[in-house]
Amino acid sequence: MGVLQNLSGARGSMELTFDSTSLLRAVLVGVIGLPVILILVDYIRVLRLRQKLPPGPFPLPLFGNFFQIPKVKPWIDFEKWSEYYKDPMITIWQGHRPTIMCNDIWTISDLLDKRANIYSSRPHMIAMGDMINATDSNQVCLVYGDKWRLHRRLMHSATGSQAIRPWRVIQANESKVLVRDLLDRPDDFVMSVERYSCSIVSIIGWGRRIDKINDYVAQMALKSMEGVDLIIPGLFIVESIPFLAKLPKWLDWIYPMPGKMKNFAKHMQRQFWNSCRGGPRLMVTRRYFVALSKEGAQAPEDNFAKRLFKEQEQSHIADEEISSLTSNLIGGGVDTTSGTIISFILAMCVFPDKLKKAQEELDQVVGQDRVPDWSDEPSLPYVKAVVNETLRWRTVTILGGIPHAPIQDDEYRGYLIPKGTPITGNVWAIHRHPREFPEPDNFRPERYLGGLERPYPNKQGHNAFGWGRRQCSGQPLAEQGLFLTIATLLWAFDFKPGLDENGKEVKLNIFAYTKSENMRPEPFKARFIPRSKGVENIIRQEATRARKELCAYDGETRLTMENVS
Ligand code: HEM
Repeated sequence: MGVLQNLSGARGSMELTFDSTSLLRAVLVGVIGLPVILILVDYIRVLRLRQKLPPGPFPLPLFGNFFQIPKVKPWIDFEKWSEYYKDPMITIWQGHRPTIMCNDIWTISDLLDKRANIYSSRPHMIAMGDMINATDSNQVCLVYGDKWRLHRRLMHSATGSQAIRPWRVIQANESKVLVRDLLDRPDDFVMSVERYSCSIVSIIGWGRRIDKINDYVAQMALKSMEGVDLIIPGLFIVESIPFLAKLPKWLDWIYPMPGKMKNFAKHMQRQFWNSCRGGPRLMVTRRYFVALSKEGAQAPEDNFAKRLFKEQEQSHIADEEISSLTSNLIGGGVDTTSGTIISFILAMCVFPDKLKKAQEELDQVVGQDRVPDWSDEPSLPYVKAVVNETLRWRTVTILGGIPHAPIQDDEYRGYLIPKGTPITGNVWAIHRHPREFPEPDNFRPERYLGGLERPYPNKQGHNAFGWGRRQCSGQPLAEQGLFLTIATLLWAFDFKPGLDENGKEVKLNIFAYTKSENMRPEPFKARFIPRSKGVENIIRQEATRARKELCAYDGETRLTMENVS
Protein backbone atom coordinates (compact mmCIF):
# COMPACT_ATOMS: atom_id res chain seq x y z
CA MET A 1 0.00 0.00 0.00
CA GLY A 2 2.77 2.36 1.08
CA VAL A 3 4.79 1.39 -2.03
CA LEU A 4 1.75 1.88 -4.20
CA GLN A 5 1.11 5.23 -2.61
CA ASN A 6 4.74 6.19 -3.28
CA LEU A 7 4.50 4.99 -6.87
CA SER A 8 1.32 6.88 -7.53
CA GLY A 9 2.87 9.92 -5.85
CA ALA A 10 5.89 9.60 -8.13
CA ARG A 11 3.65 9.28 -11.21
CA GLY A 12 1.75 12.36 -10.06
CA SER A 13 4.94 14.40 -9.82
CA MET A 14 6.12 13.00 -13.20
CA GLU A 15 2.80 14.05 -14.74
CA LEU A 16 3.21 17.41 -13.08
CA THR A 17 6.74 17.73 -14.52
CA PHE A 18 5.57 16.56 -17.92
CA ASP A 19 2.63 19.03 -17.89
CA SER A 20 4.68 22.02 -16.87
CA THR A 21 7.41 21.27 -19.47
CA SER A 22 4.92 20.96 -22.30
CA LEU A 23 3.11 24.04 -21.09
CA LEU A 24 6.41 25.91 -21.07
CA ARG A 25 7.19 24.64 -24.56
CA ALA A 26 3.74 25.62 -25.80
CA VAL A 27 4.12 29.08 -24.31
CA LEU A 28 7.58 29.45 -25.88
CA VAL A 29 6.28 28.32 -29.26
CA GLY A 30 3.35 30.69 -28.88
CA VAL A 31 5.34 33.68 -27.68
CA ILE A 32 8.43 33.33 -29.85
CA GLY A 33 7.70 30.72 -32.51
CA LEU A 34 4.35 31.95 -33.77
CA PRO A 35 5.40 35.57 -34.33
CA VAL A 36 8.63 34.34 -35.98
CA ILE A 37 6.60 32.10 -38.30
CA LEU A 38 4.18 34.94 -39.07
CA ILE A 39 7.05 37.34 -39.77
CA LEU A 40 8.72 34.77 -42.06
CA VAL A 41 5.50 34.06 -43.98
CA ASP A 42 4.95 37.79 -44.32
CA TYR A 43 8.54 38.30 -45.48
CA ILE A 44 8.20 35.61 -48.13
CA ARG A 45 5.08 37.45 -49.36
CA VAL A 46 7.05 40.74 -49.44
CA LEU A 47 9.92 39.16 -51.40
CA ARG A 48 7.56 37.60 -53.93
CA LEU A 49 5.59 40.81 -54.36
CA ARG A 50 8.82 42.76 -54.65
CA GLN A 51 9.66 40.95 -57.90
CA LYS A 52 6.57 42.46 -59.56
CA LEU A 53 7.10 46.05 -58.31
CA PRO A 54 9.48 48.81 -59.43
CA PRO A 55 13.05 48.32 -58.11
CA GLY A 56 14.39 49.67 -54.85
CA PRO A 57 16.62 48.91 -51.88
CA PHE A 58 16.34 45.42 -50.38
CA PRO A 59 13.83 45.36 -47.50
CA LEU A 60 14.38 43.71 -44.10
CA PRO A 61 11.76 41.48 -42.49
CA LEU A 62 9.27 43.46 -40.37
CA PHE A 63 11.05 46.81 -40.82
CA GLY A 64 11.26 47.01 -44.62
CA ASN A 65 13.59 49.90 -45.58
CA PHE A 66 12.99 51.79 -42.34
CA PHE A 67 16.70 51.84 -41.44
CA GLN A 68 17.88 52.73 -44.96
CA ILE A 69 15.60 55.74 -45.45
CA PRO A 70 17.41 58.86 -44.22
CA LYS A 71 15.54 60.69 -41.49
CA VAL A 72 16.48 64.09 -42.90
CA LYS A 73 15.36 65.22 -46.37
CA PRO A 74 14.88 61.68 -47.73
CA TRP A 75 13.66 63.16 -51.05
CA ILE A 76 17.32 63.78 -51.98
CA ASP A 77 18.11 60.07 -51.56
CA PHE A 78 14.94 58.95 -53.32
CA GLU A 79 16.16 60.87 -56.37
CA LYS A 80 19.61 59.23 -56.10
CA TRP A 81 18.07 55.77 -55.74
CA SER A 82 16.02 56.41 -58.85
CA GLU A 83 19.24 57.24 -60.76
CA TYR A 84 20.98 54.19 -59.27
CA TYR A 85 18.19 51.78 -60.29
CA LYS A 86 17.84 53.58 -63.64
CA ASP A 87 14.08 53.74 -63.21
CA PRO A 88 11.85 56.79 -62.62
CA MET A 89 9.81 54.69 -60.18
CA ILE A 90 11.30 53.09 -57.11
CA THR A 91 9.72 51.03 -54.36
CA ILE A 92 10.48 51.64 -50.72
CA TRP A 93 9.06 49.42 -48.01
CA GLN A 94 7.51 50.75 -44.84
CA GLY A 95 7.43 47.46 -42.96
CA HIS A 96 5.59 45.08 -45.26
CA ARG A 97 3.85 47.89 -47.18
CA PRO A 98 5.35 49.17 -50.40
CA THR A 99 5.35 52.86 -51.33
CA ILE A 100 6.03 53.84 -54.93
CA MET A 101 8.07 56.98 -55.34
CA CYS A 102 7.90 58.63 -58.78
CA ASN A 103 10.85 60.82 -59.69
CA ASP A 104 9.77 61.85 -63.16
CA ILE A 105 6.85 63.99 -64.28
CA TRP A 106 5.73 61.87 -67.23
CA THR A 107 5.46 58.71 -65.16
CA ILE A 108 3.47 60.23 -62.32
CA SER A 109 1.25 62.15 -64.70
CA ASP A 110 0.47 58.92 -66.63
CA LEU A 111 -0.79 57.44 -63.37
CA LEU A 112 -2.36 60.25 -61.33
CA ASP A 113 -3.68 62.43 -64.19
CA LYS A 114 -4.39 60.06 -67.07
CA ARG A 115 -5.64 57.24 -64.85
CA ALA A 116 -7.32 59.54 -62.33
CA ASN A 117 -10.39 57.27 -62.20
CA ILE A 118 -8.17 54.68 -60.47
CA TYR A 119 -5.54 56.80 -58.68
CA SER A 120 -7.60 59.36 -56.75
CA SER A 121 -7.85 57.62 -53.40
CA ARG A 122 -5.62 57.84 -50.36
CA PRO A 123 -3.65 55.00 -48.76
CA HIS A 124 -4.38 53.88 -45.23
CA MET A 125 -2.17 56.13 -43.10
CA ILE A 126 -1.30 55.41 -39.48
CA ALA A 127 0.53 58.51 -38.21
CA MET A 128 -1.20 61.02 -40.48
CA GLY A 129 -4.58 59.21 -40.37
CA ASP A 130 -5.50 56.81 -37.57
CA MET A 131 -3.35 58.32 -34.83
CA ILE A 132 -4.87 61.75 -35.25
CA ASN A 133 -8.36 60.46 -35.96
CA ALA A 134 -8.32 61.91 -39.47
CA THR A 135 -8.84 58.78 -41.57
CA ASP A 136 -12.64 58.94 -41.69
CA SER A 137 -13.31 62.61 -41.20
CA ASN A 138 -10.70 64.76 -42.96
CA GLN A 139 -10.93 65.52 -46.69
CA VAL A 140 -7.17 65.27 -47.01
CA CYS A 141 -7.18 61.62 -45.84
CA LEU A 142 -10.60 60.40 -47.02
CA VAL A 143 -10.66 57.57 -49.54
CA TYR A 144 -12.15 58.26 -52.96
CA GLY A 145 -15.93 58.13 -52.52
CA ASP A 146 -19.09 60.05 -51.68
CA LYS A 147 -17.88 61.45 -48.37
CA TRP A 148 -14.74 62.83 -49.99
CA ARG A 149 -16.84 64.31 -52.84
CA LEU A 150 -19.08 66.05 -50.30
CA HIS A 151 -16.09 67.46 -48.39
CA ARG A 152 -14.45 68.65 -51.59
CA ARG A 153 -17.68 70.31 -52.76
CA LEU A 154 -18.00 72.07 -49.40
CA MET A 155 -14.37 73.17 -49.44
CA HIS A 156 -14.73 74.51 -52.96
CA SER A 157 -17.67 76.63 -51.83
CA ALA A 158 -15.01 78.63 -49.94
CA THR A 159 -11.86 78.28 -52.04
CA GLY A 160 -12.90 77.12 -55.55
CA SER A 161 -12.49 79.24 -58.67
CA GLN A 162 -16.12 80.48 -58.50
CA ALA A 163 -15.94 81.29 -54.79
CA ILE A 164 -12.74 83.30 -54.64
CA ARG A 165 -13.84 86.49 -56.38
CA PRO A 166 -15.06 88.22 -53.22
CA TRP A 167 -11.77 87.35 -51.46
CA ARG A 168 -9.79 89.45 -53.95
CA VAL A 169 -10.44 92.65 -52.02
CA ILE A 170 -9.43 91.03 -48.74
CA GLN A 171 -6.26 89.54 -50.26
CA ALA A 172 -5.34 92.88 -51.85
CA ASN A 173 -5.96 94.75 -48.58
CA GLU A 174 -3.99 92.26 -46.50
CA SER A 175 -1.13 92.50 -49.05
CA LYS A 176 -0.99 96.26 -48.49
CA VAL A 177 -0.89 95.80 -44.73
CA LEU A 178 1.88 93.23 -45.21
CA VAL A 179 3.96 95.62 -47.32
CA ARG A 180 3.66 98.29 -44.60
CA ASP A 181 4.64 95.72 -41.92
CA LEU A 182 7.77 94.80 -43.90
CA LEU A 183 8.64 98.47 -44.13
CA ASP A 184 8.23 99.03 -40.40
CA ARG A 185 9.57 95.74 -39.03
CA PRO A 186 11.86 94.22 -41.65
CA ASP A 187 13.53 91.88 -39.16
CA ASP A 188 10.20 90.19 -38.42
CA PHE A 189 9.39 89.62 -42.07
CA VAL A 190 8.70 85.89 -41.68
CA MET A 191 6.18 86.47 -38.90
CA SER A 192 4.52 89.25 -40.89
CA VAL A 193 4.10 86.92 -43.86
CA GLU A 194 2.62 84.25 -41.59
CA ARG A 195 0.19 86.72 -40.05
CA TYR A 196 -0.88 87.77 -43.53
CA SER A 197 -1.56 84.18 -44.75
CA CYS A 198 -3.29 83.21 -41.54
CA SER A 199 -5.49 86.31 -41.55
CA ILE A 200 -6.85 85.57 -45.02
CA VAL A 201 -7.95 82.02 -44.22
CA SER A 202 -9.24 83.10 -40.82
CA ILE A 203 -11.48 85.74 -42.44
CA ILE A 204 -12.74 83.16 -44.95
CA GLY A 205 -13.21 80.48 -42.28
CA TRP A 206 -14.49 82.31 -39.24
CA GLY A 207 -15.00 85.90 -40.31
CA ARG A 208 -12.24 87.10 -38.00
CA ARG A 209 -9.08 88.94 -38.97
CA ILE A 210 -5.66 88.13 -37.47
CA ASP A 211 -4.20 91.47 -36.46
CA LYS A 212 -1.27 90.59 -34.22
CA ILE A 213 1.71 88.41 -35.04
CA ASN A 214 1.26 86.59 -31.73
CA ASP A 215 -2.49 86.01 -32.15
CA TYR A 216 -3.55 82.78 -30.46
CA VAL A 217 -5.09 81.25 -33.62
CA ALA A 218 -1.97 82.10 -35.63
CA GLN A 219 0.20 80.46 -32.98
CA MET A 220 -1.95 77.32 -33.02
CA ALA A 221 -1.83 77.29 -36.82
CA LEU A 222 1.94 77.40 -36.85
CA LYS A 223 2.27 74.71 -34.17
CA SER A 224 -0.07 72.40 -36.01
CA MET A 225 2.08 72.71 -39.16
CA GLU A 226 4.44 70.13 -37.71
CA GLY A 227 1.64 67.67 -38.49
CA VAL A 228 2.58 67.63 -42.19
CA ASP A 229 5.76 65.74 -41.42
CA LEU A 230 3.70 62.76 -40.30
CA ILE A 231 3.55 61.88 -43.98
CA ILE A 232 7.30 61.60 -44.66
CA PRO A 233 8.01 57.93 -45.52
CA GLY A 234 10.44 56.23 -43.15
CA LEU A 235 10.21 58.85 -40.42
CA PHE A 236 7.89 57.00 -38.05
CA ILE A 237 8.33 53.33 -37.23
CA VAL A 238 4.62 53.15 -36.55
CA GLU A 239 4.03 53.14 -40.33
CA SER A 240 6.16 49.98 -40.55
CA ILE A 241 4.73 48.34 -37.43
CA PRO A 242 1.20 49.77 -37.13
CA PHE A 243 0.26 47.78 -34.03
CA LEU A 244 2.56 50.07 -32.00
CA ALA A 245 -0.11 52.75 -32.38
CA LYS A 246 -2.58 50.53 -30.58
CA LEU A 247 -0.49 49.91 -27.48
CA PRO A 248 -2.31 50.82 -24.27
CA LYS A 249 -1.17 53.86 -22.38
CA TRP A 250 0.71 51.88 -19.69
CA LEU A 251 3.01 50.56 -22.44
CA ASP A 252 4.08 54.06 -23.46
CA TRP A 253 7.66 53.12 -22.60
CA ILE A 254 7.78 50.63 -25.53
CA TYR A 255 6.84 53.24 -28.11
CA PRO A 256 6.75 56.77 -26.75
CA MET A 257 4.72 59.19 -28.80
CA PRO A 258 7.02 60.65 -31.47
CA GLY A 259 8.24 64.13 -30.58
CA LYS A 260 6.68 65.64 -33.70
CA MET A 261 3.27 64.37 -32.72
CA LYS A 262 3.77 65.69 -29.21
CA ASN A 263 4.52 69.13 -30.56
CA PHE A 264 1.56 68.85 -32.88
CA ALA A 265 -0.69 69.10 -29.85
CA LYS A 266 1.76 70.45 -27.32
CA HIS A 267 -0.78 72.26 -25.23
CA MET A 268 -3.01 69.28 -24.75
CA GLN A 269 -0.62 66.42 -25.00
CA ARG A 270 -2.44 64.30 -22.44
CA GLN A 271 -5.84 64.61 -24.06
CA PHE A 272 -4.30 64.10 -27.47
CA TRP A 273 -2.54 61.01 -26.20
CA ASN A 274 -5.79 59.65 -24.82
CA SER A 275 -7.59 60.08 -28.08
CA CYS A 276 -4.82 58.30 -29.99
CA ARG A 277 -4.77 55.40 -27.59
CA GLY A 278 -8.42 54.50 -27.45
CA GLY A 279 -9.51 57.39 -25.23
CA PRO A 280 -12.21 59.90 -26.13
CA ARG A 281 -12.61 59.91 -29.91
CA LEU A 282 -12.88 63.65 -30.31
CA MET A 283 -9.44 65.16 -30.01
CA VAL A 284 -9.05 68.41 -28.21
CA THR A 285 -7.76 70.10 -31.35
CA ARG A 286 -11.01 69.08 -33.02
CA ARG A 287 -13.04 70.41 -30.13
CA TYR A 288 -11.10 73.62 -30.38
CA PHE A 289 -11.88 74.04 -34.08
CA VAL A 290 -15.53 73.06 -33.55
CA ALA A 291 -15.77 75.74 -30.85
CA LEU A 292 -13.95 78.25 -33.06
CA SER A 293 -16.38 77.46 -35.90
CA LYS A 294 -19.41 77.86 -33.63
CA GLU A 295 -18.01 81.20 -32.51
CA GLY A 296 -17.38 82.11 -36.19
CA ALA A 297 -20.96 81.19 -37.10
CA GLN A 298 -22.06 84.04 -34.83
CA ALA A 299 -19.82 86.60 -36.60
CA PRO A 300 -21.69 89.37 -38.47
CA GLU A 301 -20.00 88.72 -41.84
CA ASP A 302 -20.73 85.64 -43.98
CA ASN A 303 -18.08 82.94 -43.53
CA PHE A 304 -17.33 79.26 -44.18
CA ALA A 305 -18.20 78.10 -40.67
CA LYS A 306 -21.59 79.77 -40.84
CA ARG A 307 -22.37 78.00 -44.12
CA LEU A 308 -21.16 74.63 -42.81
CA PHE A 309 -23.47 74.75 -39.81
CA LYS A 310 -26.36 75.53 -42.16
CA GLU A 311 -25.27 72.65 -44.41
CA GLN A 312 -25.13 70.36 -41.37
CA GLU A 313 -28.93 70.16 -41.30
CA GLN A 314 -29.05 68.99 -44.94
CA SER A 315 -25.95 66.81 -45.31
CA HIS A 316 -25.76 65.53 -41.73
CA ILE A 317 -22.06 66.25 -41.49
CA ALA A 318 -20.71 65.63 -38.00
CA ASP A 319 -19.14 68.31 -35.80
CA GLU A 320 -15.81 66.49 -36.32
CA GLU A 321 -16.12 67.04 -40.06
CA ILE A 322 -16.91 70.73 -39.67
CA SER A 323 -13.84 71.00 -37.49
CA SER A 324 -11.63 69.28 -40.07
CA LEU A 325 -12.99 71.37 -42.96
CA THR A 326 -12.40 74.67 -41.23
CA SER A 327 -9.05 73.66 -39.77
CA ASN A 328 -7.91 72.53 -43.25
CA LEU A 329 -8.02 76.18 -44.27
CA ILE A 330 -5.22 76.69 -41.79
CA GLY A 331 -3.51 73.32 -42.25
CA GLY A 332 -3.59 73.66 -46.06
CA GLY A 333 -3.27 77.37 -46.53
CA VAL A 334 -0.93 79.04 -44.04
CA ASP A 335 2.42 77.28 -44.14
CA THR A 336 2.21 76.65 -47.90
CA THR A 337 1.44 80.25 -48.83
CA SER A 338 3.93 81.68 -46.31
CA GLY A 339 6.70 79.30 -47.45
CA THR A 340 6.13 80.29 -51.08
CA ILE A 341 6.30 84.03 -50.30
CA ILE A 342 9.46 83.58 -48.21
CA SER A 343 11.10 81.64 -51.08
CA PHE A 344 10.08 84.48 -53.41
CA ILE A 345 11.83 87.00 -51.12
CA LEU A 346 14.97 84.84 -51.09
CA ALA A 347 14.91 84.54 -54.89
CA MET A 348 14.55 88.32 -55.32
CA CYS A 349 17.55 88.94 -53.03
CA VAL A 350 19.69 86.46 -54.97
CA PHE A 351 18.55 87.12 -58.55
CA PRO A 352 18.33 90.95 -58.80
CA ASP A 353 18.18 90.91 -62.62
CA LYS A 354 14.83 89.08 -62.45
CA LEU A 355 13.55 91.58 -59.90
CA LYS A 356 14.52 94.40 -62.24
CA LYS A 357 12.73 92.82 -65.21
CA ALA A 358 9.52 92.40 -63.22
CA GLN A 359 9.73 96.02 -62.02
CA GLU A 360 10.21 97.26 -65.57
CA GLU A 361 6.98 95.52 -66.55
CA LEU A 362 5.16 96.97 -63.53
CA ASP A 363 6.43 100.47 -64.26
CA GLN A 364 5.17 100.25 -67.84
CA VAL A 365 1.74 98.81 -66.99
CA VAL A 366 0.97 100.27 -63.56
CA GLY A 367 3.42 103.13 -63.07
CA GLN A 368 4.57 104.28 -59.64
CA ASP A 369 1.51 106.31 -58.67
CA ARG A 370 -0.75 103.45 -57.69
CA VAL A 371 -0.51 99.90 -56.33
CA PRO A 372 -1.19 97.08 -58.86
CA ASP A 373 -4.58 95.39 -58.60
CA TRP A 374 -6.35 92.40 -60.09
CA SER A 375 -7.39 94.29 -63.24
CA ASP A 376 -3.66 94.48 -64.16
CA GLU A 377 -3.28 90.70 -64.11
CA PRO A 378 -3.72 90.05 -67.87
CA SER A 379 -1.12 92.74 -68.65
CA LEU A 380 1.58 91.42 -66.29
CA PRO A 381 2.85 88.17 -67.88
CA TYR A 382 6.32 88.49 -66.35
CA VAL A 383 4.93 88.90 -62.83
CA LYS A 384 2.75 85.84 -63.43
CA ALA A 385 5.86 83.98 -64.61
CA VAL A 386 7.63 85.01 -61.38
CA VAL A 387 4.77 83.42 -59.39
CA ASN A 388 4.98 80.18 -61.39
CA GLU A 389 8.75 80.03 -61.21
CA THR A 390 8.63 80.53 -57.43
CA LEU A 391 6.17 77.65 -57.13
CA ARG A 392 8.49 75.46 -59.22
CA TRP A 393 11.90 76.64 -58.05
CA ARG A 394 11.37 75.86 -54.37
CA THR A 395 8.05 74.03 -54.13
CA VAL A 396 6.81 74.00 -50.55
CA THR A 397 5.14 70.57 -50.65
CA ILE A 398 8.30 68.76 -51.60
CA LEU A 399 6.71 65.29 -51.62
CA GLY A 400 3.51 66.47 -53.31
CA GLY A 401 1.45 66.75 -50.14
CA ILE A 402 -0.31 63.47 -49.41
CA PRO A 403 0.23 60.25 -51.40
CA HIS A 404 -2.46 59.02 -53.78
CA ALA A 405 -3.49 55.35 -53.90
CA PRO A 406 -5.20 53.20 -56.57
CA ILE A 407 -8.64 51.75 -55.81
CA GLN A 408 -7.77 48.52 -57.65
CA ASP A 409 -4.70 46.55 -58.70
CA ASP A 410 -3.16 48.15 -61.77
CA GLU A 411 -0.34 47.44 -64.21
CA TYR A 412 2.05 50.04 -65.56
CA ARG A 413 5.11 49.45 -67.77
CA GLY A 414 5.03 45.77 -66.76
CA TYR A 415 4.97 46.55 -63.03
CA LEU A 416 2.14 45.61 -60.70
CA ILE A 417 0.75 48.46 -58.60
CA PRO A 418 -1.35 46.81 -55.91
CA LYS A 419 -4.60 48.40 -54.71
CA GLY A 420 -4.03 50.85 -51.85
CA THR A 421 -0.28 51.34 -52.51
CA PRO A 422 0.85 54.88 -51.64
CA ILE A 423 2.09 56.69 -54.77
CA THR A 424 4.18 59.76 -54.04
CA GLY A 425 5.54 62.34 -56.47
CA ASN A 426 9.07 63.35 -55.47
CA VAL A 427 8.65 67.01 -56.40
CA TRP A 428 12.26 67.69 -55.43
CA ALA A 429 13.36 65.48 -58.35
CA ILE A 430 10.49 66.37 -60.70
CA HIS A 431 10.82 70.16 -60.50
CA ARG A 432 14.61 69.99 -60.77
CA HIS A 433 14.85 67.57 -63.68
CA PRO A 434 17.24 69.18 -66.20
CA ARG A 435 15.24 67.74 -69.12
CA GLU A 436 12.19 69.87 -68.23
CA PHE A 437 14.04 72.62 -66.36
CA PRO A 438 17.62 73.19 -67.58
CA GLU A 439 19.80 74.70 -64.82
CA PRO A 440 16.99 73.98 -62.38
CA ASP A 441 18.36 75.96 -59.43
CA ASN A 442 18.56 79.11 -61.52
CA PHE A 443 15.49 81.29 -60.90
CA ARG A 444 14.29 81.96 -64.48
CA PRO A 445 10.69 83.21 -64.92
CA GLU A 446 11.43 83.07 -68.68
CA ARG A 447 10.60 79.34 -68.48
CA TYR A 448 6.96 80.43 -68.24
CA LEU A 449 6.94 83.37 -70.60
CA GLY A 450 4.96 83.11 -73.84
CA GLY A 451 4.07 79.45 -73.25
CA LEU A 452 6.26 76.74 -71.80
CA GLU A 453 9.91 76.55 -72.78
CA ARG A 454 10.05 72.75 -72.63
CA PRO A 455 7.37 70.02 -73.04
CA TYR A 456 5.44 69.29 -69.85
CA PRO A 457 2.31 67.18 -69.34
CA ASN A 458 0.16 70.11 -68.14
CA LYS A 459 -0.34 73.70 -69.34
CA GLN A 460 0.74 75.19 -66.04
CA GLY A 461 4.24 73.74 -66.31
CA HIS A 462 4.59 72.60 -62.69
CA ASN A 463 2.81 70.46 -60.10
CA ALA A 464 3.15 72.52 -56.93
CA PHE A 465 -0.54 71.81 -56.25
CA GLY A 466 -0.47 68.06 -56.84
CA TRP A 467 -2.18 65.88 -59.39
CA GLY A 468 -5.47 64.77 -60.88
CA ARG A 469 -8.72 64.82 -58.96
CA ARG A 470 -6.94 65.28 -55.62
CA GLN A 471 -5.25 68.48 -56.79
CA CYS A 472 -5.14 71.11 -54.04
CA SER A 473 -8.59 72.45 -53.11
CA GLY A 474 -7.09 75.82 -52.26
CA GLN A 475 -5.20 76.30 -55.54
CA PRO A 476 -7.43 79.08 -56.98
CA LEU A 477 -7.34 80.98 -53.69
CA ALA A 478 -3.58 80.50 -53.32
CA GLU A 479 -2.81 81.56 -56.90
CA GLN A 480 -4.99 84.65 -56.67
CA GLY A 481 -3.39 85.67 -53.37
CA LEU A 482 0.16 84.95 -54.54
CA PHE A 483 -0.31 87.06 -57.65
CA LEU A 484 -1.69 90.03 -55.71
CA THR A 485 0.94 89.84 -52.98
CA ILE A 486 3.93 89.22 -55.22
CA ALA A 487 2.86 92.00 -57.63
CA THR A 488 2.48 94.43 -54.70
CA LEU A 489 5.84 93.44 -53.17
CA LEU A 490 7.65 93.77 -56.52
CA TRP A 491 6.04 97.15 -57.08
CA ALA A 492 7.03 98.37 -53.61
CA PHE A 493 10.54 97.15 -52.84
CA ASP A 494 14.06 96.54 -53.96
CA PHE A 495 14.95 93.36 -52.09
CA LYS A 496 18.52 93.00 -50.89
CA PRO A 497 20.39 90.53 -48.65
CA GLY A 498 20.62 91.75 -45.04
CA LEU A 499 23.77 93.20 -43.46
CA ASP A 500 26.12 91.53 -40.99
CA GLU A 501 27.49 93.16 -37.83
CA ASN A 502 30.19 94.89 -39.96
CA GLY A 503 27.61 96.37 -42.29
CA LYS A 504 28.52 93.97 -45.12
CA GLU A 505 25.88 92.18 -47.17
CA VAL A 506 25.42 88.57 -46.02
CA LYS A 507 25.80 85.78 -48.58
CA LEU A 508 22.52 83.95 -48.98
CA ASN A 509 22.40 80.23 -49.64
CA ILE A 510 19.61 79.07 -51.98
CA PHE A 511 19.98 75.49 -50.73
CA ALA A 512 19.59 76.29 -47.01
CA TYR A 513 16.08 74.93 -46.58
CA THR A 514 14.30 73.31 -43.65
CA LYS A 515 13.89 69.55 -43.46
CA SER A 516 10.09 69.66 -43.22
CA GLU A 517 7.76 68.20 -45.85
CA ASN A 518 6.49 71.76 -46.16
CA MET A 519 9.95 73.13 -46.76
CA ARG A 520 10.89 76.80 -46.53
CA PRO A 521 14.18 78.73 -46.41
CA GLU A 522 16.18 78.57 -43.20
CA PRO A 523 16.04 81.99 -41.46
CA PHE A 524 17.91 84.61 -43.48
CA LYS A 525 18.41 88.37 -43.38
CA ALA A 526 16.78 90.54 -46.01
CA ARG A 527 16.30 94.26 -46.58
CA PHE A 528 13.15 95.81 -48.02
CA ILE A 529 14.05 99.15 -49.59
CA PRO A 530 11.11 101.24 -50.89
CA ARG A 531 11.68 102.03 -54.56
CA SER A 532 11.18 105.77 -54.03
CA LYS A 533 9.90 108.25 -51.44
CA GLY A 534 6.67 108.49 -53.48
CA VAL A 535 6.21 104.69 -53.35
CA GLU A 536 6.81 104.71 -49.59
CA ASN A 537 4.11 107.37 -49.12
CA ILE A 538 1.64 105.40 -51.21
CA ILE A 539 2.40 102.22 -49.22
CA ARG A 540 1.54 104.01 -45.97
CA GLN A 541 -1.62 105.68 -47.30
CA GLU A 542 -2.89 102.49 -48.94
CA ALA A 543 -2.15 100.39 -45.84
CA THR A 544 -4.12 102.81 -43.65
CA ARG A 545 -7.06 102.71 -46.05
CA ALA A 546 -6.86 98.89 -46.36
CA ARG A 547 -6.73 98.48 -42.58
CA LYS A 548 -9.93 100.59 -42.25
CA GLU A 549 -11.72 98.42 -44.82
CA LEU A 550 -10.65 95.29 -42.95
CA CYS A 551 -12.17 96.63 -39.71
CA ALA A 552 -15.37 94.71 -40.50
CA TYR A 553 -13.46 91.54 -39.56
CA ASP A 554 -11.90 92.80 -36.32
CA GLY A 555 -12.61 90.72 -33.26
CA GLU A 556 -11.04 88.76 -30.45
CA THR A 557 -11.55 85.10 -29.67
CA ARG A 558 -11.77 83.98 -26.06
CA LEU A 559 -11.25 80.36 -27.00
CA THR A 560 -8.07 78.50 -26.15
CA MET A 561 -7.15 74.82 -26.25
CA GLU A 562 -7.26 74.84 -22.46
CA ASN A 563 -10.73 76.27 -22.07
CA VAL A 564 -12.36 73.94 -24.61
CA SER A 565 -10.80 70.75 -23.17
C1 HEM B 1 0.98 77.80 -52.20
C2 HEM B 1 -0.06 77.29 -51.62
C3 HEM B 1 -0.44 75.82 -51.63
C4 HEM B 1 0.26 74.73 -52.07
C5 HEM B 1 1.65 74.69 -52.70
C6 HEM B 1 -0.58 73.56 -51.84
C7 HEM B 1 -0.24 72.26 -52.17
C8 HEM B 1 -1.08 71.17 -52.04
C9 HEM B 1 -0.77 69.83 -52.47
C10 HEM B 1 0.53 69.42 -53.16
C11 HEM B 1 -1.82 69.03 -52.17
C12 HEM B 1 -1.95 67.53 -52.42
C13 HEM B 1 -2.55 67.33 -53.80
C14 HEM B 1 -2.61 65.88 -54.23
O1 HEM B 1 -2.93 65.01 -53.41
O2 HEM B 1 -2.33 65.59 -55.42
C15 HEM B 1 -2.81 69.86 -51.54
C16 HEM B 1 -4.02 69.40 -51.10
C17 HEM B 1 -4.92 70.18 -50.41
N1 HEM B 1 -4.81 71.53 -50.16
FE1 HEM B 1 -3.33 72.75 -50.78
N2 HEM B 1 -1.73 73.97 -51.25
C18 HEM B 1 -1.69 75.34 -51.10
C19 HEM B 1 -2.68 76.14 -50.59
C20 HEM B 1 -3.85 75.69 -50.05
C21 HEM B 1 -4.88 76.53 -49.51
C22 HEM B 1 -4.84 78.07 -49.48
C23 HEM B 1 -5.86 75.69 -49.05
C24 HEM B 1 -7.17 76.03 -48.39
C25 HEM B 1 -7.52 77.19 -48.02
C26 HEM B 1 -5.46 74.32 -49.33
C27 HEM B 1 -6.20 73.20 -49.02
C28 HEM B 1 -5.91 71.92 -49.45
C29 HEM B 1 -6.79 70.77 -49.24
C30 HEM B 1 -8.11 70.75 -48.49
C31 HEM B 1 -6.16 69.67 -49.86
C32 HEM B 1 -6.67 68.23 -49.91
C33 HEM B 1 -7.33 67.94 -51.26
C34 HEM B 1 -7.99 66.56 -51.33
O3 HEM B 1 -7.42 65.60 -50.82
O4 HEM B 1 -9.09 66.48 -51.88
N3 HEM B 1 -4.24 74.37 -49.93
N4 HEM B 1 -2.34 71.16 -51.46
